[in-house]
Amino acid sequence: MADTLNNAQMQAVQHLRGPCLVLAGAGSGKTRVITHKIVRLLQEGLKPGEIAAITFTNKAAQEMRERAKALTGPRAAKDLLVSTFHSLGVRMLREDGERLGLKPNFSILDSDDVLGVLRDAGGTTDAALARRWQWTISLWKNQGLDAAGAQAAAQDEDERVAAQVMARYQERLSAFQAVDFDDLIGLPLALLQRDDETRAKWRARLKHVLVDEVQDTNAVQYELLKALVGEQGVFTAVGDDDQSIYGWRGATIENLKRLPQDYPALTVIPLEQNYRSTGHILRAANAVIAQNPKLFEKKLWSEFGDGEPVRLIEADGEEHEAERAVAFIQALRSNGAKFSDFAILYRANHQARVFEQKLRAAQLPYKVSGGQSFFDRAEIKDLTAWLRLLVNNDDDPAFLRAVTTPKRGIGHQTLGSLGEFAAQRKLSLFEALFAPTLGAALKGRAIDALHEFGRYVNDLEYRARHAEGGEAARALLLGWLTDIGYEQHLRDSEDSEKLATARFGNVLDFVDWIARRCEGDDASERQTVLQVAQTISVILSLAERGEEQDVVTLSTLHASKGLEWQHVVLAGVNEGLLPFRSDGDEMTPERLEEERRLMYVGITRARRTLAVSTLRRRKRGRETVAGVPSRFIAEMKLHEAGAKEDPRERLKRLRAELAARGTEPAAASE
Ligand SMILES: Nc1ncnc2c1ncn2[C@@H]1O[C@H](COP(=O)(O)OP(=O)(O)OP(=O)(O)O)[C@@H](O)[C@H]1O
Ligand SMILES: [Mg+2]
Repeated sequence: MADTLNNAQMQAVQHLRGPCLVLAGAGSGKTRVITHKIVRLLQEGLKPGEIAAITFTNKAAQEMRERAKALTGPRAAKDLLVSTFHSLGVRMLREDGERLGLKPNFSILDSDDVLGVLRDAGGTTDAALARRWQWTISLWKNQGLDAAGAQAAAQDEDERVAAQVMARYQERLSAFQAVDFDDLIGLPLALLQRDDETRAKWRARLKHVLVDEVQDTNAVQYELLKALVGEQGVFTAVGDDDQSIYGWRGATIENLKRLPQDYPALTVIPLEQNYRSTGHILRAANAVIAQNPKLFEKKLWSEFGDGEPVRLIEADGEEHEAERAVAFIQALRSNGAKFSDFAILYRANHQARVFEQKLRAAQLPYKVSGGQSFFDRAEIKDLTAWLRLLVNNDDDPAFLRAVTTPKRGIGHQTLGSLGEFAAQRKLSLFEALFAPTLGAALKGRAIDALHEFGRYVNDLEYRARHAEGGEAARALLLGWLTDIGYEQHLRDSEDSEKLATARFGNVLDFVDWIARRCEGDDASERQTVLQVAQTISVILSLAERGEEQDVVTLSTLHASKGLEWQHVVLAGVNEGLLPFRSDGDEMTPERLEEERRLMYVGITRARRTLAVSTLRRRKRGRETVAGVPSRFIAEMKLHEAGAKEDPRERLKRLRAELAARGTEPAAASE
């Protein structure tokens, strides 16, 4: 039933002339309406270039283009404007930015570039201060304020300073012919508002605009949409106020309330049937979101039957939680599930790390979306290069990375000559180091430095072969970090003290992880550092499978929006983590509601199986503290929905029942 639509969906698809808003809960087929409507518009005779569909992420745009392609064929899909607000903005500015004095080849600054310009504009080296300015200026821009507007709106001295910095920042951007991410929305809007000709051109060109996830548009994006579609407004917006999760970045549900006011002709279409999740999952989701004040009344039901009860996992700590998640995946895998059927979702990026480590240890392929993989971090790659070199001296890429991080006076020229020398003799770089004829190819000083490095690697390898157990491993690894001056290297290469410290924290975590693996669960499982390094090398080669399709997804809740998986683990569902709260932070009702919507998004990603996992003990900084289950777990009302009991508890209960009745329990029916 790949192409079917229900009546309400059909109504939305066939509403071709006026403004249309589909307001409906998760999994009710809102995104499906957009894709089908694109096809419908093409059938109506619109040219692909006359249809713009706006999604929330590039990934979503990619997916929608794929889906549209499947429905229309590649030729029609090619010219469709399926993009995020930002990429649409780029397109408009490349075409018409000159009317604002922007050359077509303007450059787009990323977040790091912006920080650099801000430090310069504000005359400071304080990275944390620059970051605060960046944040403040971005929020201003997202409210549609320019530097003068910001100056007027500034509430206190800090903001007044930020507004002055903003003025200087903007001067620099125009001098550089550069824009930042927020400008990609703000400038096209300014263009449409100020320039009648450009406005007329775009309005004539775009015959229908479709917007997915409209609840997460910010004020400027909303204005851009309005400017594009004009007062009569032929557009289709779909969204769910219960999934608005970017309030912290300036998105506002107010837009949803304003739509009917700004467009009196707006047709609002609710969708009520959920096509994604089983009854248990849906009821849990509905029960949680029912705790939030309602903007719009929504019902959601599914035809799938109850399915499996939601599982509750209580873990002793982060490691245990990750082991349970791996076991969950392996158990369902043995029933035929694919890796890509699974997602592990969490509130904050740093929670991914333990899962990555356990998945790797179990050799399950995965990808991290919406954040960076622990093993892809530069500092971890530096260190694993060393380990790879210990395991296999002939690993040339590892050699090159290790010999240059940290810098040890061996420059590119030396390495270039060494490489040439090695290639001619069919030696690995490491072997070439010790070739007696190397002296003819390189200067004495360079050779001394190379030999010293080679000797150090040999010595480290010898020690790694003998360092067995956690204590010995930790001593060896920390000694090695000191020997090579790694902490100093991080401080030299990072201009903020805080970042350098955070990166060194990752390094220490990595050391800890290796040491624990050396320790094993009992004496018979103790391993040497070299043995563990060998497993790590194998695990690292698995990382290359990131491009493969059949992998487990690790994702933040934010990045999971709009997506779905057969089986989902919601991890770290604890007070402090979800709802998230950092020390000294006040939990306002608004923030709690946004966290609850995040929980709702998480639950509704699951199609068949949902496991909610909570920590009895959890790490907070360096401490371990007692874990308090999130209030959202109670709100799921799992007992009413029939939560899956712990198997041991269940066995106990079944035995007791059996003994009481003296009969076999009836087989559970669906
Ligand atoms: N009429 C239908 N018949 C069969 N399957 C459908 C129908 N409508 C939607 N689906 C399926 O239900 C799932 C959810 O649809 P979709 O992703 O469009 O929902 P959504 O409302 O956009 O969800 P979210 O709020 O999470 O973004 C998809 O797998 C989709 O293919
Ligand atoms: Mg969707």
